[in-house]
Amino acid sequence: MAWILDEYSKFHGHSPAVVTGKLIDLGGSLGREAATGCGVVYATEALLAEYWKAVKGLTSVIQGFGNVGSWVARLIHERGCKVIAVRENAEDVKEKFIIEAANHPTDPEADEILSKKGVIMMPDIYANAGGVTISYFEWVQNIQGFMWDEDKVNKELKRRANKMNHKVIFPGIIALNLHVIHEFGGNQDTGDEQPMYIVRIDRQRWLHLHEPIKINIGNHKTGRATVCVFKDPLEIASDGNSRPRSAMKKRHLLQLKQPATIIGLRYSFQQRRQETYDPGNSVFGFVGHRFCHFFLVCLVFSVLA
Ligand SMILES: NC(=O)C1=CN([C@@H]2O[C@H](COP(=O)(O)OP(=O)(O)OC[C@H]3O[C@@H](n4cnc5c(N)ncnc54)[C@H](O)[C@@H]3O)[C@@H](O)[C@H]2O)C=CC1
Ligand SMILES: O=C(O)CCC(=O)C(=O)O
Repeated sequence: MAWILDEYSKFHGHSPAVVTGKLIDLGGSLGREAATGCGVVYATEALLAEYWKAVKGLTSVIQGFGNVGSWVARLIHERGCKVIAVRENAEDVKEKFIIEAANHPTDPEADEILSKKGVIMMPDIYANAGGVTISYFEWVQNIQGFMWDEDKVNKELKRRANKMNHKVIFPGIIALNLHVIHEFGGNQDTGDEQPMYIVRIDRQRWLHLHEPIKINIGNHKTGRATVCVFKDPLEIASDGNSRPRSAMKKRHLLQLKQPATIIGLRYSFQQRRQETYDPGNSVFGFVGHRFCHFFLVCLVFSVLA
């Protein structure tokens, strides 16, 4: 980072805001070292709270003891969680919750195994956002030409994390454990596809997601767009219908009311489902892939903003 700053500044004059993750002396932010681990803990607490649980009294396994892992270990230990550090593979996992503190730590095969075990996964895009949040703070400080003290950084991080927690859609996170097929057909009825909001499934309902579910989503004006979330990605095909919208009508549609922001869904597509997925007609079409798992990152920034 120092090198990038140096090279850039040679041509444009001293420009600390051009890159983040810098040493403190070069305009880096205080609080960075602990920030990602802190964010992971805030995210974990938020997820557990949805299950009426707290970190205190639980047992945890942390895979990876570098910066993030060691901070998480320290912070959850302080909160009364017993940490047992072992390395596990997906077959061995007995835990109920997995928090993806690293970037994309769960490969598709492991995802499949964990999904079958009913493990609740919290996606990296949300769980480890503390790091990039501090980068945002660093940039803000650089352009203001004003350095925050560590207390201010930590308070801002906590405030932002809490703000995100309240906006997170846990159905989306639950959906990570399912194979997700989606269709955004808002324009069919309304001519209006964006912005999309997914509505929150009530607590009782999403604790029992052993059934395929469909979530009715919509933009805040019309509430007419739709998304299908199916446990089995081939299920739509079994209807003998290439249009998920029609297939949905045959199934129970959850009635959901409260709008929330999508921060990320992991999709698992299979080739034979492609005929039911029309990226051109999707608000998320730009990330339409054939065989891959991925997260939607686009709305995270609206959460952070
Ligand atoms: N440091 C940060 O602010 C952020 C880090 N991340 C991501 O979190 C992850 C960890 O980051 P850091 O803690 O900074 O890295 P680090 O390099 O300090 O620590 C990584 C640790 O994981 C261990 N490790 C690697 N592969 C492993 C495996 N298969 N099983 C168990 N342990 C393994 C390494 O030996 C090392 O101790 C990375 O994926 C990074 O991109 C994401 C957001 C921010
Ligand atoms: O420091 C940042 O801006 C982001 C850090 C991050 O996401 C990472 O290390 O993978």
